[in-house]
Amino acid sequence: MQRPLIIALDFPGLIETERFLAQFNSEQLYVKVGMELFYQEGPAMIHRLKEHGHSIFLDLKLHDIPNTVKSAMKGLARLNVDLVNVHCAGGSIMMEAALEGLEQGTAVGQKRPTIIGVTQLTSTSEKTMNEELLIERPLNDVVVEYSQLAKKSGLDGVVCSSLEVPLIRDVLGNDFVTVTPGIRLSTDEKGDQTRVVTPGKARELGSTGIVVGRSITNAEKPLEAYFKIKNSWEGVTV
Ligand SMILES: O=c1ccn([C@@H]2O[C@H](COP(=O)(O)O)[C@@H](O)[C@H]2O)c(=O)[nH]1
Repeated sequence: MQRPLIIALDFPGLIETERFLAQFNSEQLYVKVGMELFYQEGPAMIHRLKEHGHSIFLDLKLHDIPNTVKSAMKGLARLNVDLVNVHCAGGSIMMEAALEGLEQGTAVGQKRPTIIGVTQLTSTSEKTMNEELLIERPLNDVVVEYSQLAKKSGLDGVVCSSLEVPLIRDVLGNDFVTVTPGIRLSTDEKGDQTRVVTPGKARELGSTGIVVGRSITNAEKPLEAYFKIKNSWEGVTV
């Protein structure tokens, strides 16, 4: 995976999405389609984005019984996206089933999508995790242990905050993929995110890829915001 900046296309539908993408002219992007957009526009949205040559992270965070996740992944594999995910909280049997489904659904000669597991959402604080999810351990330990479980289950990597990347890399090495949302410029509102990092810091900490939504999509000048974040992520000084 080439260290991408992934734009979260958190829009209510096709019209808003295409209006946003039109600003980028023919720039080849790495985009993320999550629940908001996929639940409205479905596979047709994916086909459309692929026609434009964009790479796609289909962020549906599957979390269900192993048999259901396996079948769902088999179907998602047919969409020929680049990256998919599940919740690590589903456990190792569910993660193994997800991988099996993905492998079975991938057509001969086609590359299997990369599959990663969500450790703890970047909106979750240690306090919420301890007091509401009743996971009575330090958040860093939970993220590292879920990452180890994901690796043992055959997954290619995890979703986490950049803050946890050095700990994960220490234990699982640099090839294990870490995709990190919760990215904000120092002047941006955090919103609902709690474990937040700037794009430049995410690079220093060793994230494989960053996911950026509102800092670009809600910016007054989205194209300018995109290139500012991209330069900072890539360590380009302008
Ligand atoms: O732990 C997670 C997992 C996924 N996300 C998704 O990333 C984007 C972030 O959007 P921002 O506007 O940059 O906050 C969003 O689509 C989430 O669903 C995450 O934030 N944290």
